[in-house]
Amino acid sequence: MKGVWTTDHVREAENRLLARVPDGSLMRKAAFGLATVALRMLDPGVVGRRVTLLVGAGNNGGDALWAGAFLRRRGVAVTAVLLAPDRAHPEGLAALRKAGGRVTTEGHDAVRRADLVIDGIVGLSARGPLRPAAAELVELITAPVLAVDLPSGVEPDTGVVNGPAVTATATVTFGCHKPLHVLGEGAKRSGEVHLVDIGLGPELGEPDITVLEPADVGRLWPVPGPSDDKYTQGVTGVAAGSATYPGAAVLAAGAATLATSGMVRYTGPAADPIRARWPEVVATGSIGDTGRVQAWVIGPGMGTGPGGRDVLTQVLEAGVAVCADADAITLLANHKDLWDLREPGTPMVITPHDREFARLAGEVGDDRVAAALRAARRHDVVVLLKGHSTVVAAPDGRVLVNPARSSWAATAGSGDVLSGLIGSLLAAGLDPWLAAGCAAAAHELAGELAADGAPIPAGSLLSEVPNAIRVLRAAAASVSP
Ligand SMILES: NC(=O)C1=CN([C@@H]2O[C@H](COP(=O)(O)OP(=O)(O)OC[C@H]3O[C@@H](n4cnc5c(N)ncnc54)[C@H](O)[C@@H]3O)[C@@H](O)[C@H]2O)[C@@H](O)CC1
Ligand SMILES: Nc1ncnc2c1ncn2[C@@H]1O[C@H](COP(=O)(O)OP(=O)(O)O)[C@@H](O)[C@H]1O
Ligand SMILES: [K+]
Repeated sequence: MKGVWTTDHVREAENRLLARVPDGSLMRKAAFGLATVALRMLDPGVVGRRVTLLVGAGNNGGDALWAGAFLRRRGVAVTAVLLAPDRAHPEGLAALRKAGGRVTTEGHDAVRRADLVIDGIVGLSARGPLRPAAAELVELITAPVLAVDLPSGVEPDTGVVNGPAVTATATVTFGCHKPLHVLGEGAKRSGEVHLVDIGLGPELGEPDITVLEPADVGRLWPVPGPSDDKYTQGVTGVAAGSATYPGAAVLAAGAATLATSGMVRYTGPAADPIRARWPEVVATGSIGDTGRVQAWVIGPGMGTGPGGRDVLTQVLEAGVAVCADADAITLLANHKDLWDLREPGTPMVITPHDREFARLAGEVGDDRVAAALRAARRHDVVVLLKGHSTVVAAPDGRVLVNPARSSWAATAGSGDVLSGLIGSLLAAGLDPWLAAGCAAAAHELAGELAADGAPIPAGSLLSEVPNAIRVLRAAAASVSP
């Protein structure tokens, strides 16, 4: 698992570390790591190559200047462009000058001619988009960009971009990952993120955000043992679909069928198309005729009328784990009394997109992590907030983020697949926060495998679920002793 810490927590940890290490040593460690990645990006041949440093007012610029001094000593032609000449880091500036680096306040030519640009405009103290002078220079960049700590102009704790900002080829970050590296636009703008160890580890407490690695998901994925049968692995119930939207039920039940070896039951008006596509699903027309299940998936394509409300009532009263998606979320938003039917402590995951979230808990806003946590605490459920980066928040404060490599999964019906995956992992007994996180990771990977650079229907994503599970399990096997 990869940990991610907010800027407040990074600063607290840095202050504790700074109190017990020699002055300037952290910055030199950081800058050395930065220069190492820069040299790799310049390869082959570093002597005489042109590196332009964009240097802002704080320590982020200091890192860039010190890295420039290291690069200069390796024969790189380094030019520092000072965006705030009066406030440029004095020791860094002196070190660069001593190593023979050029310093200027007029950066247009240096940016245009660069083989590599190092963005040291702003780091952890960043607020808002790039100021006009920096934005004008950044606009001129054609070379690869290496960002110091983060691409300037991106909000560090949310990954939001509200104006001009750097798009980096790669980012070198120090001590730990920060939220923007895994959230939305920030993740995209960071490029490949390299982590440089500056000794911060012992000072960092529990991470604010967790990212599951493929091997984590592979290790957690349920595998039947010698004594298992179809019931012991957990039976998933799917209550979804309608005469208008039978496809949602077919996709959700299909995902539950492919995700684990446990049995899948279906109830609803789409029993015939379900039987035709998934003969192994036990399909009935009414929830009263459905046998016992360990978890329910409810909502996709179900409708928000009285019929849907009745089924949701019965599902909530059943006292088993629930994944509530789509119309079930709208019903929960419209009829607050439904929440009272749930036995406290019963595992429950809700999977809203932004509009469903807004009905339930107000607008999402810029801070998606805070929004998901707010709703999780208010309703005592695990909230999986959909989007390019999926955020999964638990009422106890745990947050997990699953960044996506592309947006091909943003297609009609792919959310139905996700809810089926979550339901089957809940039925298998996984902790609901991990169930949602593992399902999001498998879903994202299935989308990548299916798309391979072209648009896909949700059915293609669904077909790649077994391959995604194989890849994730192989990742786990490759790191197991
Ligand atoms: N504290 C430490 O021990 C270490 C800090 N390091 C570096 O220090 C950085 C943080 O440095 P600072 O706290 O000095 O601050 P920054 O360098 O992030 O920002 C400096 C100043 O830039 C201005 N600014 C804010 N938003 C801006 C915007 N959008 N456009 C232009 N200017 C803006 C503000 O006046 C801010 O105080 C980290 O990101 C990292 O690069 C590293 O050297 C590792 C060690
Ligand atoms: N920009 C995006 N990049 C990657 N994945 C996305 C993006 N937008 C949505 N998704 C994913 O696609 C799925 C869409 O679900 P949803 O909006 O419920 O659609 P539907 O109801 O049609 O199935 C979710 O799993 C979500 O996380
Ligand atoms: K930066």
